[in-house]
Amino acid sequence: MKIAVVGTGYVGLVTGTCFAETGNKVVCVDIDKSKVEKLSNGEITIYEPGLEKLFLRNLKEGRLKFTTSLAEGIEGAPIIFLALPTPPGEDGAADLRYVLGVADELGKLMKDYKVIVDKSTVPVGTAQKVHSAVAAHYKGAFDVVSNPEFLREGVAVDDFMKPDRVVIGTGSERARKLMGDLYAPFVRQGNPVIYMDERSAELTKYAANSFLATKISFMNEIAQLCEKLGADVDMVRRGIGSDERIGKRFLFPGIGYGGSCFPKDVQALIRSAEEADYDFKILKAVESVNELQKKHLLPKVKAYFKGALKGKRIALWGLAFKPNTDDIREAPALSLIEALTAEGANVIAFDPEAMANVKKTLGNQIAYAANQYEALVGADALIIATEWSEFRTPDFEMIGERLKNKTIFDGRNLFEVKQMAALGYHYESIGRP
Ligand SMILES: NC(=O)c1ccc[n+]([C@@H]2O[C@H](COP(=O)([O-])OP(=O)(O)OC[C@H]3O[C@@H](n4cnc5c(N)ncnc54)[C@H](O)[C@@H]3O)[C@@H](O)[C@H]2O)c1
Ligand SMILES: O=c1ccn([C@@H]2O[C@H](COP(=O)(O)OP(=O)(O)O[C@H]3O[C@H](CO)[C@@H](O)[C@H](O)[C@H]3O)[C@@H](O)[C@H]2O)c(=O)[nH]1
Repeated sequence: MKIAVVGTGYVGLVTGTCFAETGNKVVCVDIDKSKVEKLSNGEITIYEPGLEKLFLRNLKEGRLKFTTSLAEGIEGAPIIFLALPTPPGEDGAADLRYVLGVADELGKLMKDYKVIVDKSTVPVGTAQKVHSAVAAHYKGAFDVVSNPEFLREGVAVDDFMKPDRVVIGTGSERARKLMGDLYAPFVRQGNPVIYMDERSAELTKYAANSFLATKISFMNEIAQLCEKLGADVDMVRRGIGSDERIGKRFLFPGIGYGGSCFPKDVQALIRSAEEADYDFKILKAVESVNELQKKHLLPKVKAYFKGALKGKRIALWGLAFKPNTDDIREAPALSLIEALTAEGANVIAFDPEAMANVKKTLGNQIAYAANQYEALVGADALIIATEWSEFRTPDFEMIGERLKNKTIFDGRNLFEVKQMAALGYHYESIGRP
């Protein structure tokens, strides 16, 4: 089957590549000319483990194409995925201008039946808005389906290929059949396709992200309490996570959640609730706990240096909002950098993949090291902001030789407290004695 994917960012590229991998002919459309040129020439535009190999194979074998022309992309494609940005508008609500703008264009271009699929994260009622935008120009039959995406950056290919579930929101039998056929290769492992109405599918996506963000903020508050009461959050985490009703995952405290999804989606659901005259109290707390958590290491660092950070050289390991990605959207490391530089500290950072993206936004406000150990030379302390696997088992002797003081502030609880004490480090982490 030929399918079109409109928007070739993170989700669009993974979606297009994975559908090509299962034998479909995929045309990806993007308004960004340079991105389309790069991708057409075999240059991948995001860092995502495992994606490049699939991308290059499908490009070479002619199942994956890129264009700036929406008309060319949708020609002969019965299914059109919209993987467009839905950033927060000024009031925090999802900005639908990209989705509805393309819907308007589609209405003008369509000549036959198509299924238009919202893969972007969009508020309840968007499928209906997309339908109206298309129907304003196109009078033939078509369907709009809500098919939210649950992939995580860093493991996106696996998440797409072996999804826990696929949610398809539609009231149309014709669309349901087409979507079911398209997803059949991905759900053979027994993971379900859950069919529902469009509005429930749209809300499912926000509910999933908001629930996960709630878990994280809850654990971050437990970690705060651990610090005050002399308990160890690692023990508490293991103690509660073994209860299947709670589950082991997403209970890791740290320096707050970041990324392109949780912050914006929590905010958008609060806003949607307000529009429906409902005050979503829990989510407001989740958001404010996260804001505080992003700055949680700063008072520890300041207290250690007796309030005087001016002129201190601080090494920072990790800039991406999580490991295995070069994405720095809403990365907690950026909040830390802002706070540290505002106090007059000099930051020298290293990240295995995200430095180029940070250079584009922060330029020479901070310094960049060629590797994790170079960042430490002459530094007064090391701060760890992202749990890249190469940071988990470092050479502590090399760290000790390079740092001016054997001092580590760990925002991701990578090391054992006792081991660090035995190695002679001043070591502070999150929620542990
Ligand atoms: N990033 C994730 O991990 C993830 C996971 C699940 C869902 N989502 C949701 O998916 C959507 C897309 O997210 P993303 O991270 O891929 O966004 P992105 O910003 O990485 O990519 C969006 C792409 O759309 C293109 N675009 C903008 N206007 C266009 C137009 N008129 N025509 C064609 N292309 C256009 C942009 O040039 C860009 O390449 C969002 O709603 C997001 O919330 C993201
Ligand atoms: O126990 C945990 C787990 C995660 N995080 C943080 O939470 C953020 C988000 O992590 P993760 O969910 O792994 O990354 P994303 O790629 O943003 O994926 C989320 O957002 C996507 C976009 O909507 C969804 O598709 C995914 O299902 C959802 O997990 C990161 O800053 C993590 O450091 C924690 O602090 N503690």
